[in-house]
Amino acid sequence: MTETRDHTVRRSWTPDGGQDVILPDHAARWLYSKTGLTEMSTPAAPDSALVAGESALPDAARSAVAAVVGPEHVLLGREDRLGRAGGLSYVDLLRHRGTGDLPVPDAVVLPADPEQVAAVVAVCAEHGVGLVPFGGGTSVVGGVAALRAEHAAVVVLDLCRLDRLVSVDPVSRLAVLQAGVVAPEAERMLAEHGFTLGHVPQSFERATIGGFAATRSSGQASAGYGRFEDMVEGVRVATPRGEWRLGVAPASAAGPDLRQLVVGSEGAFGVITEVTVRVRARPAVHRYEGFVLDGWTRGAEAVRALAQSRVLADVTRLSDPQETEVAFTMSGGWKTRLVRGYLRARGVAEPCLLVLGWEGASTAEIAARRRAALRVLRGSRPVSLGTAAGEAWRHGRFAGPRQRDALLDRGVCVETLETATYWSTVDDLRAAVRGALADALTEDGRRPVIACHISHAYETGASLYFTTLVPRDPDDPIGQWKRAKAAACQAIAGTERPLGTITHHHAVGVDHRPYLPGEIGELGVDVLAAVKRELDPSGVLNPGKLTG
Ligand SMILES: Cc1cc2nc3c(=O)[nH]c(=O)nc-3n(C[C@H](O)[C@H](O)[C@H](O)COP(=O)(O)OP(=O)(O)OC[C@H]3O[C@@H](n4cnc5c(N)ncnc54)[C@H](O)[C@@H]3O)c2cc1C
Repeated sequence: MTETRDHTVRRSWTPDGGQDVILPDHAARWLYSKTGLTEMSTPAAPDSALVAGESALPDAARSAVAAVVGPEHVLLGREDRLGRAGGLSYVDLLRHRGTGDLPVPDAVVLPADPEQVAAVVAVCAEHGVGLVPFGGGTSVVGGVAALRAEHAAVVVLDLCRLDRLVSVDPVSRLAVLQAGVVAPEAERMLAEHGFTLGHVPQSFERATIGGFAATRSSGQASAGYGRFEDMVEGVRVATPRGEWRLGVAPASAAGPDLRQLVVGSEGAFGVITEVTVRVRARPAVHRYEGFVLDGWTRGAEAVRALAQSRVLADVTRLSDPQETEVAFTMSGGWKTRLVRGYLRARGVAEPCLLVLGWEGASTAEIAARRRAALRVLRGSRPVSLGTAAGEAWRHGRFAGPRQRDALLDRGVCVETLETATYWSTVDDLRAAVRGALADALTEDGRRPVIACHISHAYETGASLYFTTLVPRDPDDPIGQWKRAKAAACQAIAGTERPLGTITHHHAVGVDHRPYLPGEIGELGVDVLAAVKRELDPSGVLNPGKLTG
């Protein structure tokens, strides 16, 4: 059993804390020319610069929690508390590098099982201590910020010891996983039974089953395996009102599906301790392939055609010209030069990379699905880059976040945001967000690179995921991004008729709360607040998130 996970290093993404990814010189030169970035080094402040303050956890609450989990599982040390302070957004990383204020929890509590979680929740409710459920801590929307709100103290409930595969039902293809299981471990344990979850978000290496459920996460193969909420068959939740178990059959007409009230509840309604998930047979064969389409509009129409003809590949991912340029630049080398020359010769003016990945039981099955997709694609005149391009994407699928560390060291502001909308609005939404980010970030000689992709497509619409790179404002680095993010959110959701959702898979957290009423209405917010009052009358669960 894992006693603790390494949360001591939150200045970087790289799971082992190593700084093994460097920004290639050719990529740095490209950034200088595109963005006005100048050569500079912006190392993290020394560890001693981070302030943790004294723990304000009252003695009576500490003793009561220690009686449940054992005193050795109530961590009050500076490193342990700093290690669970906040998530992994750009602003969180800046805070951990010594910029701005970092809310630090008063203690970290490590329960061993669902019963201990329930008992800790009860103690916190009784003593009025805020409690932040913490899975992998990969939230990029402030979901794990240690906010006290009106409480005297706040503790982080790190679920890393809930790391078991509880049971497998091979007949129904169900598995019960404890909430703290990290995605690679879930896949490893399920593989021993011949199964997979198929949930591969870019945060795969660190994020947990409970975190996926709590945020309605969506993985890179969502077209094939579904979003995480599609995989959830049942949940076990510890609330201040007692334990809540949901899920007895694959479908039910017994009122609204309350499992979906828990999925996406971001720790504000209860602590998810176990999730019953639908699993699938592990694929024996996979084929990942790259194509290039000329121009964003043609590319998006091609993905729509695939979705509406119901022949999406399991992974279907379209990069816009800017993101394709970033991808080509980052890979560099003679092969990329050859590809660029080949595309020019084929008359492709604005290359948009399309990655299609199929996973299945046999080569024949994949070949049949691939043929059906290519029939639909034909009208969009795709240029095939073959399996080498697809495999290159597959192998580098987790590299992007690692490069964030190197970019931060070089003085780059690098952050992502995401949304989704219906097909008829996809182009308008992309233009509006690009425009808002460009307006907010073009100043004092700084110019942003704004890249976008579709990675989750539906019959009726798609998600849009934006990555922004811009030289950091040395005088106000946090304000620089906050203003840009606010401008983008305003463009997405600030009008009477929102262009799209404020979040397709990153969740609400702290950052998206102001935009929630615009999306679900004041009545919707009241409904969520009423549920919260019912389940968490003293408001100790994840203060400041989702419902406030
Ligand atoms: C580099 C990077 C890439 C990312 N890529 C993706 C992506 O491709 N797709 C995607 O969907 N997301 C992505 N994310 C966002 C993030 O990884 C997801 O939101 C993920 O689901 C969070 O899981 P976690 O275990 O880290 O949860 P945490 O960050 O620990 O928590 C997230 C929220 O869930 C709550 N929570 C956690 N566990 C529980 C529990 N057991 N019970 C109740 N509440 C709980 C927390 O309080 C918090 O509000 C990415 C993040 C980063 C940093």
